[in-house]
Amino acid sequence: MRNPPVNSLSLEFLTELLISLEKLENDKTFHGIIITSDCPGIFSAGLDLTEMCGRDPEHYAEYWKAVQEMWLRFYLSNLVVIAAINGVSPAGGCLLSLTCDYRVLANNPKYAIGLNETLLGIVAPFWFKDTLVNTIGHRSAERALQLGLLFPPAEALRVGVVDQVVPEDQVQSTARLVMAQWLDIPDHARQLTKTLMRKPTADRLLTERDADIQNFVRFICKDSIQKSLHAYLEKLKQKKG
Ligand SMILES: CCCCCCCC/C=C/CC(=O)SCCNC(=O)CCNC(=O)[C@H](O)C(C)(C)COP(=O)(O)OP(=O)(O)OC[C@H]1O[C@@H](n2cnc3c(N)ncnc32)[C@H](O)[C@@H]1OP(=O)(O)O
Repeated sequence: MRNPPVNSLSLEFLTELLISLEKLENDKTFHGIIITSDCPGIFSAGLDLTEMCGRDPEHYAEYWKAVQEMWLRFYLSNLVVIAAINGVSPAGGCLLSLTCDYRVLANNPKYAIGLNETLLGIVAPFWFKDTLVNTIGHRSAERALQLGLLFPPAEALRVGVVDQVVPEDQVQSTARLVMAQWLDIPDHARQLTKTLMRKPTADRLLTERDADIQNFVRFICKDSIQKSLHAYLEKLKQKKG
């Protein structure tokens, strides 16, 4: 991923990600992809806050549809998808990595990962929640979501948000080793098993997709939510100076 400075998931960047995924899926010489970041120290800062602040309802609906699409397409991809997480990964950045089949995180105490939505005064929707529950179990997900926990590497491994923590200079090579192991499995059997495990979760969003967009638009248009998001963005900007 290369969307400096922080790989935020803007509408444009989400669209590029989806086009890239589609190209790779349509090229039958590819069987797996490794998602990693070109922004030093940042895997992805999550959803782009400027797409959710001070815009009109039509824009929010279009943006949310793209976020849903990103989740559905990566979560259900027939390719083996591995996250080589070489930086901090809050909220939507964590969600993207949770769509992958395996997560390798660099062992750097700054590289926290988690769904921290409540800290911004917003609520992770049910499909973010379902993805986390499927990964770390109900009790750990409940605690992590309510408290907006961002786990440093050792904690992330202990709770199961990531599958492996390795020295920073070994993230890419480890991801490639893991990829080789996954590609050793007969592809049709692995793909069908992935679908078996994930389709019920994806189906829930597919059947409630429009309602989910309407909920998001209603929620994000609230004055109180806009104020929280503006304040959070301001805090990020003031941090610099
Ligand atoms: C009923 C249904 C309800 C549904 C509700 C909605 C649910 C939506 C869920 C949201 C999920 C999300 O993903 S929200 C985004 C969460 N992300 C974060 O909290 C991360 C915020 N960013 C940071 O903490 C830091 O920027 C960083 C640790 C990622 C990097 O720190 P660093 O010091 O290296 O960089 P800066 O902080 O100076 O940032 C540089 C530059 O980027 C801008 N920025 C940062 N993050 C975002 C972002 N997520 N979106 C847009 N822009 C971002 C930051 O403001 C700086 O901008 P300027 O250079 O202009 O100052």
